[in-house]
Amino acid sequence: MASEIRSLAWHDTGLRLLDQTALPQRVVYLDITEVDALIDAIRRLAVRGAPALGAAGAYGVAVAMRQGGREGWDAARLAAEIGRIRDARPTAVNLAGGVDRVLPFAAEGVEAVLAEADAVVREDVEANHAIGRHGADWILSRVGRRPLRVLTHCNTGSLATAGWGTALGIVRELHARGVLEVVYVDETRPLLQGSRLTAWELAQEGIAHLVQPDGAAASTILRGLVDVAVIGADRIAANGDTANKIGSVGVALACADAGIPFVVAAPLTTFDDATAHGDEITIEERPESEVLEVAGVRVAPVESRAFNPAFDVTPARLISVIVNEAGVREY
Ligand SMILES: CSC[C@H]1O[C@H](OP(=O)(O)O)[C@H](O)[C@@H]1O
Repeated sequence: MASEIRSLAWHDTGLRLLDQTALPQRVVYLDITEVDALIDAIRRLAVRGAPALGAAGAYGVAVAMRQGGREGWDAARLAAEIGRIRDARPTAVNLAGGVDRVLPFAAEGVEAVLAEADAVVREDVEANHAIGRHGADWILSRVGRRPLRVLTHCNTGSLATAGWGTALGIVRELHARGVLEVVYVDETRPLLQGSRLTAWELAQEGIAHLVQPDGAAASTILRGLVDVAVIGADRIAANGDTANKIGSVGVALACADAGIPFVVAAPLTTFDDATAHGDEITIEERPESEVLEVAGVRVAPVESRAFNPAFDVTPARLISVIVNEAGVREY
């Protein structure tokens, strides 16, 4: 079952990652024993999703400590290498949070860091199941139609977390309760986390879904084909403004115009109260080639350049509710 799939796990030799760039065609694992390889995997989105990045950051400290022990790094070099992991992608607060969570245990040795990283994983899975329950309860109390038609954006399932998922965890909970009719899965260009990863997770579990172009999301909503949209988050500012995969704010605008709920699902590790509001959030800009090429084949003219922001920020005024493991916060 995809709900049990693990995006990452520690093995004696190092951190084993399910390479998400190969899915859904191939199930390939990467055994990470060096900092450069982990940073490359993070930047290529071989491991991705805010909570999964938090776990990767936590285990990444152990990877750096093991490599530093093999190569004789001094304390300054080790700190610098850990800092490179922490900074590998800027928008998801979880990556830095995962590193910061285990750092205090480094003085006790790698085993202590690994034990804390294991706790990060356990807590994330527990949080996601709670998010699923709270989110399903809230949706069922606010939306009358049965069964429900849900729209998702990007991938927020087992692959984006330590297991079960956030927004997709709510979808799984609705499915388990027998109240889910269909999931409209935004393909989520340019890296297709929806059509490649969310569709793969849903197909594994026989959950009915329709992959749609991102450009169809607004009209699908405005035509009354969707009852609720549920998305994940990469960083939630103190005022509720939410950074998430590019295209999220368009879904929110359509939901507002259609009068249907726009639900954000995220664990408390994605909340960043040190950031007052959304315009302070750094938006990762990714390589132009991701937009100008499809499957490595150039589709745009050679003269063309591209703008490739990986995230956008949905203002709190467009969010109906943010669901975390402690409950819900309505806006
Ligand atoms: C459960 S959080 C997943 C979150 O992360 C994704 O970004 P990326 O695929 O670039 O790591 C996207 O924003 C999802 O909503």
